[in-house]
Amino acid sequence: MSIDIVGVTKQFKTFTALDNVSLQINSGELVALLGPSGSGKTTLLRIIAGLDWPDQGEVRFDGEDALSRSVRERNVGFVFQHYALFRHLTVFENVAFGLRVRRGPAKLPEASIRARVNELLSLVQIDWLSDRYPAQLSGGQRQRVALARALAISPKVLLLDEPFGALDAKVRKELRRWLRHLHEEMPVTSVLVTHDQEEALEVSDRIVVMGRGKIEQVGAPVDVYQNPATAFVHDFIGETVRLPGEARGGSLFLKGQPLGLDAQGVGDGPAQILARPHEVELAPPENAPFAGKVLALRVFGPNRRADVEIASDQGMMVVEASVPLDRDISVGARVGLLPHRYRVFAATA
Ligand SMILES: Nc1ncnc2c1ncn2[C@@H]1O[C@H](COP(=O)(O)OP(=O)(O)OP(=O)(O)O)[C@@H](O)[C@H]1O
Repeated sequence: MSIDIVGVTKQFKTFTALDNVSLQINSGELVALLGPSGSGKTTLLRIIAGLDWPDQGEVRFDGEDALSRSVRERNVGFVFQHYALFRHLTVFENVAFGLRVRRGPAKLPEASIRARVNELLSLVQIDWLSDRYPAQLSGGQRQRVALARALAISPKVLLLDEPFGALDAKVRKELRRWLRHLHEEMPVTSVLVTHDQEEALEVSDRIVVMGRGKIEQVGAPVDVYQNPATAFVHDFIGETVRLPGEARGGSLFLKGQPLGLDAQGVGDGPAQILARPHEVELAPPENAPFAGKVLALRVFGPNRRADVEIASDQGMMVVEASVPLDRDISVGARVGLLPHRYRVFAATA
């Protein structure tokens, strides 16, 4: 089932939560809506689900209007951060619930319900817990039950709102790998809301980065990480080092001096030169566009990080650079900074 969102706008009184948002989600795709708190992710998910309606715009499932259909008619499965399971029902009965409440011709015979539930429980790897009650499960196991329950009705669309948000980092990591694997086995069109960029990068086919009710960028995880379309996306999707400069005629300058760095496609004026810490190397000060004093050094995973104070047009600023462990360098040393990869945006972007 493909999902088309066309020009969707949603206001809460005078506040615009979604501002003319358009997005196409392909059938069988797993898309992550990624953005800071309040950027409109959940509002968009609720509109896709049929729990809320836009003031303007269209939502189409397989090309057909979905806004005139109720939640039930849309055939969507949900998993939320705290999607309460039925406490008085076993794991098996929780998963069977959506099938048991069906009436009329859609109702399956008991043997088919049992077969379907058993199949799902083994898919989410909790078949050995089928007789337990929710209170006897860990948080991660509960979310697996919630997912099996959402999948039981064979949804055309699966909507996940921070499904692993309440779990600890290790379980989160394990579950998102497993979600990816599950999606490969059962490719239902899925939309995952998260504010965790690592989760979005690892799990999804495409990432939709949202900021203040608008879509900033849509792309494959590697594209969004390596070629962020805006300074906002650069900042949000990974660690960002900011370097000072001004664009003029496609080149960059600092205090009127050429930096030897390119600013193609960026209008003249104050610029933001953005890089990832690992893209900024230490170099001899006389050969580097930026030079300054090392203020601090600290261990950072398999490397070290140096805080280097450099001059900008607005006074001094501190830049973080990655330093190999075997590099002989000490606090107070004068070093050069050479960004071997960087992206340039107008300062107001
Ligand atoms: N029912 C409502 N009434 C008024 N304002 C609302 C309502 N629902 C959401 N908003 C506002 O709309 C904006 C977008 O909210 P939304 O929940 O979509 O953000 P989000 O990106 O999912 O954030 P989070 O990651 O914190 O869940 C927020 O500023 C929120 O306060």
